[in-house]
Amino acid sequence: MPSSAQPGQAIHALQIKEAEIAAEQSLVDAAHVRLDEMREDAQRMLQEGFRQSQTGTKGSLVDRDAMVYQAALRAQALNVADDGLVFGRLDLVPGAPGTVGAPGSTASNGATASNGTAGTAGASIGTAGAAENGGTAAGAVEGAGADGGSGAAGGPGAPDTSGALGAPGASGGPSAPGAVGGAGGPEQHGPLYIGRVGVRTRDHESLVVDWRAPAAEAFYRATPEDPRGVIRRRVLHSRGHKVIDLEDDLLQPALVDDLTVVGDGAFLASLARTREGAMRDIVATIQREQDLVIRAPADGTVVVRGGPGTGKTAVALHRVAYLLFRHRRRFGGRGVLIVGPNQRFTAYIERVLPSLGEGSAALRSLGDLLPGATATRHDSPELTRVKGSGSMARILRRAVTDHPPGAPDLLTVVHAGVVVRLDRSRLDKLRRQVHQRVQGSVNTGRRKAADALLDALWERFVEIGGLVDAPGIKRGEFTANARDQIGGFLAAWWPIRTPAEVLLSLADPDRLGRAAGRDLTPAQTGRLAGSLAHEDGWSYQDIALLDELDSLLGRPPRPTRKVREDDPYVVDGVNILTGEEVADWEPEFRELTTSIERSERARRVDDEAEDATDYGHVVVDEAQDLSPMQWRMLGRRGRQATWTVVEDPAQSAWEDLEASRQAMSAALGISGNRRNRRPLHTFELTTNYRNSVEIAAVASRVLAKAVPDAVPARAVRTTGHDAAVALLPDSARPAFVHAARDAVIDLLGQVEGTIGVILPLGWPQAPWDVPDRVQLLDVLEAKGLEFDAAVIVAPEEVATQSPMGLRTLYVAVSRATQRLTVLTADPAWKTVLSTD
Ligand SMILES: Nc1ncnc2c1ncn2[C@@H]1O[C@H](COP(=O)(O)OP(=O)(O)OP(=O)(O)O)[C@@H](O)[C@H]1O
Repeated sequence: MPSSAQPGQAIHALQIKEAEIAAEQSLVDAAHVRLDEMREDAQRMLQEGFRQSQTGTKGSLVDRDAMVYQAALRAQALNVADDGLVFGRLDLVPGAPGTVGAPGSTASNGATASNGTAGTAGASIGTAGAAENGGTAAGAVEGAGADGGSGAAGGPGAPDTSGALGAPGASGGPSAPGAVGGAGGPEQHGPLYIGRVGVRTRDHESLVVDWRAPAAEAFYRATPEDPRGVIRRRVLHSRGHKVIDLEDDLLQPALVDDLTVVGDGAFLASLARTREGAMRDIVATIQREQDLVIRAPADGTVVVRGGPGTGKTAVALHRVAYLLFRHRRRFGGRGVLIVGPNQRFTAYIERVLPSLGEGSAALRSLGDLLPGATATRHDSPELTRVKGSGSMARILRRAVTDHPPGAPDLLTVVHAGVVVRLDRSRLDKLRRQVHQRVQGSVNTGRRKAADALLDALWERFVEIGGLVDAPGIKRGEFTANARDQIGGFLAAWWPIRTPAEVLLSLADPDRLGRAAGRDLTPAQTGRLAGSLAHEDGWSYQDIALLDELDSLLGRPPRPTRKVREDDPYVVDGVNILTGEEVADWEPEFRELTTSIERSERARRVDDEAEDATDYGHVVVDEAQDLSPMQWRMLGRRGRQATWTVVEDPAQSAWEDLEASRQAMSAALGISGNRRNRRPLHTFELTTNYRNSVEIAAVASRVLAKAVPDAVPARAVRTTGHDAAVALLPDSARPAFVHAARDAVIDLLGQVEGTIGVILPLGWPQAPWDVPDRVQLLDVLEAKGLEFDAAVIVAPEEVATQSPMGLRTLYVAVSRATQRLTVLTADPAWKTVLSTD
């Protein structure tokens, strides 16, 4: 029978727990010692690779490349957070397929494990990595095998598993290609430890299994109904290297034998922890429904829905770590892009992946996806609707083909005394023809524009009788002479355009009206033109418009040639025919010796090109808010990508969900004909891990008003503190600000972590004299964030600021983990929000 703590035996229970913790500590210590050694090995190997690459011969470049590449991967993967390196333990049924548990595998066996007798199962985790096998880098990274595959846990040379990370240069190692925990794998004796990274002894015996390896799946998936050979699941809670608490879960009580069972709700306690302003990984406590998403197939699109606090963001980030682990070559090579709603949000989540040893994913907000332009503000709801609408794509397409501002209306050349003119109507016709020919890449079309002008000039020359007036003229002579005369004209008539300049040119209502056609009402045209005339930094929706223009304009050709001194078309360092900047450019001849150098170089080139970003996987968080234009922007970054899309329609700030949905389907390649359609896997998360039951009750009341048929997620943690809803006698802003200050002062004494003061849109966020842990933000900036305590200011105003105001308010009231204060001057809202 399990020796669990009984009432009245508190001291005994404490002693048992302490003994268990001490036993687990031995294993954890051993794992840390090994991890340090492995880090040193990886660093040594990296240095060795670089050293050789400077001295070796050409012939061995490939080997060195593989070595450096491997070592770099190892070093990165080993760079996991030290906190909770080992966080789980599974005691398995003896004789379960692939997992033969050691008899009597108590925690004290965990201690013996540290003496090198830990289960051998992990010996096959990761198996002998490519470096150990002398394999190629490619083999090293892709061998992880398909999801649920029967290949090795971590596969031959999965990058971060104990095998790949083991002693460098060791030959062979236990080959054990079978899966740990999978049918037909090697026998597992003793407990299986789960950690952030696979760790093996120098003798290749497993100490710790990487959480992403198939063998670790049971840790997250086993339930009493489907125990998967697990008798006891144990979660180790650590601070730094020190185990501070344990929590056990008995999955097969009948088989417990002499296993000790301890637990005091440490999971729930971990949910109640103080929020420090940055999101943390949840690797130790991923729940079954979340794990299903994390390990979902890597093909097509995964859509994750769920209410606030159900872990959608956390799950999406852990999925990235999983995909990079299992499919390193596929996703590591082409890159993973994670897109969040705003910069506050990306700052909030930026530590999660590095803490899991994954630093390679690109993290961007919707406001900084386009290099060179950063959003600093949100538009009003009406403007957001206009700018975000899919019809803006048509409008912008027309805008780039319009007569550019300041373009001349008349071209005149003189040849052999004959004056040849092209007037505005001829020039406009020519422009249309050239645009049709260049099909979108406006900035590279200048040469075609020059050719078209020269053709038209010759035609006109002939038309006006030039051949009669100047007999014997050959076309070649005419063209050469005309070309010399059109340079200046061409630069002004077909200028190299930038997205910003085109967008701002639409501040001219006539120009915008021409581009808009019937796509905008006169009122919308006026409002949009007016807003562009008074741009005060770019808005979030502007970035999508600039990106659309960027793709319509194409990039101006980059300098590829040295200046020819006698080149008549080069004026002030610019070739006036091609728009090319010509500098005294020297190609780099130095040989790039390693793949690292080459990829570095490639990255630099990419940075310069700024548009060579077609990612292998794209994660979109808070996707319910994306406008059709924003979806188009994202679609361009993942034309061949697989996707993870995270959303809660009930939190949407974007009104036309149907249009947004269609734009999403087009971007993700899940619309269109059946043959091209990519698979779609949809998941629903149902448990709210953020809000206390008391706060969730308030959120549910708002949800019932915002989306009457929606079902709220289930909150699991009570605090005993109901939300405070204060009715202010005065609805003027200063009264709210005053009350908010008072509320903050109270809350500073009640919670240790962060406090968010969430204001309606457009309220000034004058700096307050408060500690750093208090943040002032508007309702849109609050998306995706969480605080220990939140103060919601003027819900009545948030609710009416836009047609989606109630949903935005739902976002605001679902941010807090422990305390919620709402300040309203509207008695009706006091009634709606009060739960007592
Ligand atoms: N399995 C888990 N174990 C521990 N903490 C968890 C777990 N799942 C989620 N959390 C925590 O719950 C909080 C909410 O998670 P997250 O922000 O990912 O939710 P969300 O669904 O994206 O919310 P929103 O829709 O409001 O943006 C975070 O602090 C996260 O760390």
